[in-house]
Amino acid sequence: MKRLILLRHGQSTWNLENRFTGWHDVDLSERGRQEATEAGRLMENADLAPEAVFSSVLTRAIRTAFMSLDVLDRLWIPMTKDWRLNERHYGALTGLDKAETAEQYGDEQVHVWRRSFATPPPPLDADDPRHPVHDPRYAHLPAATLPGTESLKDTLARVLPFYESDIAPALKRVDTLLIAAHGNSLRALVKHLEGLSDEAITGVEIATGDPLVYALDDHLAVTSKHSLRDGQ
Ligand SMILES: O=C(O)[C@@H](CO)OP(=O)(O)O
Repeated sequence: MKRLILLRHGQSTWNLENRFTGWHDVDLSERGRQEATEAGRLMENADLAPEAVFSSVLTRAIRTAFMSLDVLDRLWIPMTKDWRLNERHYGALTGLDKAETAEQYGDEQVHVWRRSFATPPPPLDADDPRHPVHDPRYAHLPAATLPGTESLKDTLARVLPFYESDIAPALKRVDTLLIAAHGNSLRALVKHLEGLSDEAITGVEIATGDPLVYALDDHLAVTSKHSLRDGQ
């Protein structure tokens, strides 16, 4: 049996400030650091020892991976950082206060931007300094690949090929694999792993710092799932 652990980063400073974050690179808050360490303890108590780790290229996910693996004394395992595990890009909403945006555009519109499957937020222009074409960490990628906004559907369209090309082959080689990523990139993966409909995934939320453990058979089909924090 294989184990795939999905870990959303601990609380970030912009989670704390209730701002749309997406690809903006904020770090963990103090509580987020505690959650990352606690995630390591939960894995240790469950006798889970990841043999490889994948993360996005965003600091909050990388630090969560390191802080949880540090508890397990497994900072040495192979790590792959890839932009395709990044949070969904929040477009022109990036940096805005979520409550103020709801006051301005209405709860319903903001809910559609946050949780609909296929409707992206308004896009950023390529000359906006928040657009990823200006960020050196993506300099090796063609500009056309870099999004100015993303829906969950768009996020799934880059997470899934990466899962198939890199994560699934790694899972064939090791028994326990950790992915440290983000609320919406992990929701995309959950949709795929659990075969959820476009409608069903809109109701799924993933908590910060709570390791979700999927048991998979040798064909990488899911046989069970539970959260290490609440056991469900
Ligand atoms: O701001 C974000 O990038 C995400 C995750 O924190 O927010 P939401 O849950 O609203 O999609």
